[in-house]
Amino acid sequence: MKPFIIGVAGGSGSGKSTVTEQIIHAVGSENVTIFIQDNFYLDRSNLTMEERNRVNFDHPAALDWELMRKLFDDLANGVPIQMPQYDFTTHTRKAETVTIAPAQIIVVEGIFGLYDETMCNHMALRIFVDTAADIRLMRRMKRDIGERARTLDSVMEQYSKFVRPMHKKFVEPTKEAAHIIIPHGSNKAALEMIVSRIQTVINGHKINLNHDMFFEEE
Ligand SMILES: Nc1ncnc2c1ncn2[C@@H]1O[C@H](COP(=O)(O)OP(=O)(O)O)[C@@H](O)[C@H]1O
Ligand SMILES: Nc1ccn([C@@H]2O[C@H](COP(=O)(O)O)[C@@H](O)[C@H]2O)c(=O)n1
Repeated sequence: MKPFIIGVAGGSGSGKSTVTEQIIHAVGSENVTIFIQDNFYLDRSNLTMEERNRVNFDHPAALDWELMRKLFDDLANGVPIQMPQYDFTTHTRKAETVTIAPAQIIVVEGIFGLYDETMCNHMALRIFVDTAADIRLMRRMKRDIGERARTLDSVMEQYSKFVRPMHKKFVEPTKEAAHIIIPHGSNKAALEMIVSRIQTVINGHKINLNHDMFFEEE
């Protein structure tokens, strides 16, 4: 059976992981596999620490798309994968990988979750988590200083130099590809809708809508 693939995109700190965790909690972890795009940041061990700190991690070119597409394809075709692991404190790929088994539901999560057209075409449900920039920045400061060994100055500099402009250029426009835009981040009503949609499909009660009721997709 083909998996039900969900894309969860949105800016850094918008609440993507939270929405993903809530979906998993609601439908049962045994039914879901998460495909976290953050694992595909390119390894920067060839650079000095000073050089690594100046990399634009918010440009799509910062990710290993070739590997990502290959592993996404495998998982979508029911093949287990070796998921790379990334260290945000050193900007490097870890030596170890984690085995990820396919599941009935696959959630692709990341700022570029809806960026790749081919991957998007496999997604039966595309979600964009839309949270105000000031809230996202506050969350990011807390996380990056607490968990990613960054300083307040470095977070602010990275945000104004890279995160903000790249969000506008590459992340925000992918909202266009979404079926559902969740305003203000995770909320109960949105989640209920998403989960009910998933349950309808995976429990086999797929609703066959009359296509005449809808506008042509562009
Ligand atoms: N709707 C919400 N209300 C309040 N806090 C939230 C909400 N959604 C997420 N958060 C918090 O914001 C922070 C970032 O959320 P997270 O899901 O990790 O974002 P992302 O994966 O998009 O970077 C976390 O500490 C999380 O608990
Ligand atoms: N070495 C790196 C790699 C990425 N980032 C930042 O991570 C953000 C995306 O992850 P979220 O969990 O916040 O969605 C992205 O905005 C990059 O700037 C980094 O700081 N260092």
